[in-house]
Amino acid sequence: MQTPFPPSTVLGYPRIGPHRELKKALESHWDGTIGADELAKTARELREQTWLRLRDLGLGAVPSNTFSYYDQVLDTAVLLGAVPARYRALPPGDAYFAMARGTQGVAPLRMTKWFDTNYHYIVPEIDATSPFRLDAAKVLDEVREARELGIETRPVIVGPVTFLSLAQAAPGGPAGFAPLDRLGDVVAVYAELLAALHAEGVSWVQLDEPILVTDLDAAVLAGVRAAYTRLGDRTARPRLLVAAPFGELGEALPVLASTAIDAVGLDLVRGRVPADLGLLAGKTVVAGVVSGRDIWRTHLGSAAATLRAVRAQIEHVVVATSCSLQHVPYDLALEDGLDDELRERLAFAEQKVAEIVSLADAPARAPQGAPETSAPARGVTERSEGAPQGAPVTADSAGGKAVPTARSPYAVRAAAQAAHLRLPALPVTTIGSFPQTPELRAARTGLVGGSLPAADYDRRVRAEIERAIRLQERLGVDVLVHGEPERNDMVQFFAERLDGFAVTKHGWVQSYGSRCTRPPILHGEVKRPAPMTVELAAYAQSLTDKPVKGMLTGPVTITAWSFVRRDVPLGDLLDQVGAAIRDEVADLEAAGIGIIQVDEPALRELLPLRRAEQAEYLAWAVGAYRVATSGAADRTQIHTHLCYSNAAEVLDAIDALDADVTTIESARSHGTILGVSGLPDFARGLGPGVYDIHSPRVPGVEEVEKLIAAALAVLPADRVWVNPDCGLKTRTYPQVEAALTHVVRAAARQRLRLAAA
Ligand SMILES: CN1c2c(nc(N)[nH]c2=O)NC[C@@H]1CNc1ccc(C(=O)N[C@@H](CCC(=O)N[C@@H](CCC(=O)N[C@@H](CCC(=O)O)C(=O)O)C(=O)O)C(=O)O)cc1
Ligand SMILES: N[C@@H](CCS)C(=O)O
Ligand SMILES: [Zn+2]
Repeated sequence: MQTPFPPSTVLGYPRIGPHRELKKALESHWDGTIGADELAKTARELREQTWLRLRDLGLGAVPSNTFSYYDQVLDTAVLLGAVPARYRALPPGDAYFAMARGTQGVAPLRMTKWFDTNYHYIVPEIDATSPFRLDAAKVLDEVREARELGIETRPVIVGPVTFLSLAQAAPGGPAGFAPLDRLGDVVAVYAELLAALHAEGVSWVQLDEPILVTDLDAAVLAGVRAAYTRLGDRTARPRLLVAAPFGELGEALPVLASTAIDAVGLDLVRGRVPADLGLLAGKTVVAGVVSGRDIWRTHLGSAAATLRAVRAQIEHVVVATSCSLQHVPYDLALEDGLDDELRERLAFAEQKVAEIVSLADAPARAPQGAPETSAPARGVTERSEGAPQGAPVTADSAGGKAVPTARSPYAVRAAAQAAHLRLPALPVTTIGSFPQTPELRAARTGLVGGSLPAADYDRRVRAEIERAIRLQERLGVDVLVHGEPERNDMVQFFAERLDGFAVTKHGWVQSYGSRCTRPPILHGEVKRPAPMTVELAAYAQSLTDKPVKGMLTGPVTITAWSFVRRDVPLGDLLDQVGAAIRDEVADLEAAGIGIIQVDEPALRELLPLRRAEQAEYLAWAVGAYRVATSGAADRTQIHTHLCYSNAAEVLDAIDALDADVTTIESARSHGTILGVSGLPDFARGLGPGVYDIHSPRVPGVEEVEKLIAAALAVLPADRVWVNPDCGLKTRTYPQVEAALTHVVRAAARQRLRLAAA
């Protein structure tokens, strides 16, 4: 008999370790302190802890293959044998990390945002002909490891349609080729994988297909049908759950319903109970009623009502998370500094598992024949009573409603700035942060723990600023930065200084690879009680005659990288944060700072996955940025910066920000931004990155020169800036010094060429 799906599950779980054990082991491995064996031991311990904990919490079905040394999409590329030729000469472990991070000889694959999250995946590169080949070792090993603990698991794998939709065509391939053209070949490997898992005795497999909640054209939907018809029709296979997190399935639901897959995972937090749910009758519905995307406690009554609405049409219903829990921290119990009233409204991963278990138990506990209540089945975002009820937004605090959001015409500003700043052609700048050295992080840990007096910490921060300024002067950078040594994180730093936010001590969430953040919690009305960056910006400017950029994080990014209250429209939250940043811009100007960068790397992040909802969001996002920046005087040069996302898709919105200079990731994305058709019309300064700061690899002068020349080929010379892709905080000083030396030299050579032309 086929194994039925147990009553409760999660679609995935954090893997970095409750105390970032994986991060520490990875970084020790990369710097040569520990070998591959020790790294593997830590990894195994983390997997085992997770499986045992989920079992002990009473979860019905425990997932496996949710662990990754770097990224689940990269793991899927390895699983399918989709390793580009340039990495194949390396030993397997080295090839894996080379694809993720590069080596001195080989550049890494691209990295970009995973749907609308702050998690980043490695972009697979697919060519038109290379054969795929199953390498199921990791998936099978995890099944066996868990089995040794007496736990049967459900392997979780990125599904074929999502995998290929997120991949990019290998450079130099035939025109018009798209990775999805190879769906049939890839599905054949998934079929082999299912056979291998069946032979291993695995009962259920989960294929994650978040791409199904986006707008798909008819050809892709036909591909979905073909893929799952083929996988579903196999006789000797485990039962198949196709999970669709992050939104509503829409037109993909009837397509999945028409195939012989066994279960469908629905995100019932972001989406409503589908009107055509009945089409799934006969299949199991894995009902995602507990949010994997936020830290608010679930309103169990509303979730139970949603479950009842599903059960009214579907016989087999499993209580689950809306998506993997990898987007939330491990355990609220680790936090001892939160206000009690806020804490009561929170649930981290462990608490969410407990919610799921209790919801799954509820029908068993309910008295026989108890009347159903008639609460409507709606998404948590609309009904979450677990979300905080903060103070109402007033017209004043919403700022944007009251303030003008237009500056003078660009030509007027550009003339005023040129006269004031007197910058050379192809000005060289950096994005803001300089290396966060272990000493600096240790000092901050000492400050927070009380072992380092504030005055000593301040002295160290100022010494670090001086070091960064002197280095930039020595290298010949034109627009300097103070290096952000006082910041733990570009969002958390501001959240700690603004009213309306709480921060955690251990609430780490993986952002990419070994890098984590502690997303702040925006739970009340946002206000700026005092200037946040002015003192150190003024100090940095006092050390040099060159201009030092003030450095702020923009309202969209502060909001996107926080867990935000759900009882106030996003547009109002953005405006509140925008108003706080506007006041900071004014204070920086008053302190004599002539260039102010307001970073918006997350501008595109919250872009709704469905096109119909995107315009409203972009209007809010652009509006909030303009609230933040439009108070600046004409001669104040406003910069913005974007990275890690397919920014090209929102070029009009970037233009609408009306920043005087935009620096944008380009080196890591293989110059994609330069090929965007609207780019030559971009009327203001633009700095496409010439140094991929994610890689320990130092680019050579010629390489940087080529990237500058590529920018000059599509943009007028007087608009081009020269800068790295992003901040330098994850690099070391020797890497930064070498790379910036090459960047400055390359810019100088290109300037000579321009002068001679
Ligand atoms: C630019 N990006 C950012 C994103 N999101 C953010 N919220 N912030 C970003 O900068 N998204 C897109 C991109 C890419 N993503 C990231 C995310 C994270 C990092 C990064 O470098 N993170 C650091 C942690 C930063 C931090 O908060 N550090 C604290 C804690 C210091 C610490 O670890 N202390 C140690 C003890 C140290 C000692 O005693 O020796 C400890 O607690 O164990 C701080 O500096 O105070 C990371 O290391 O992951 C980059 C890009
Ligand atoms: N100013 C920030 C931007 C990162 S996106 C930094 O340099 O780290
Ligand atoms: Zn950046």
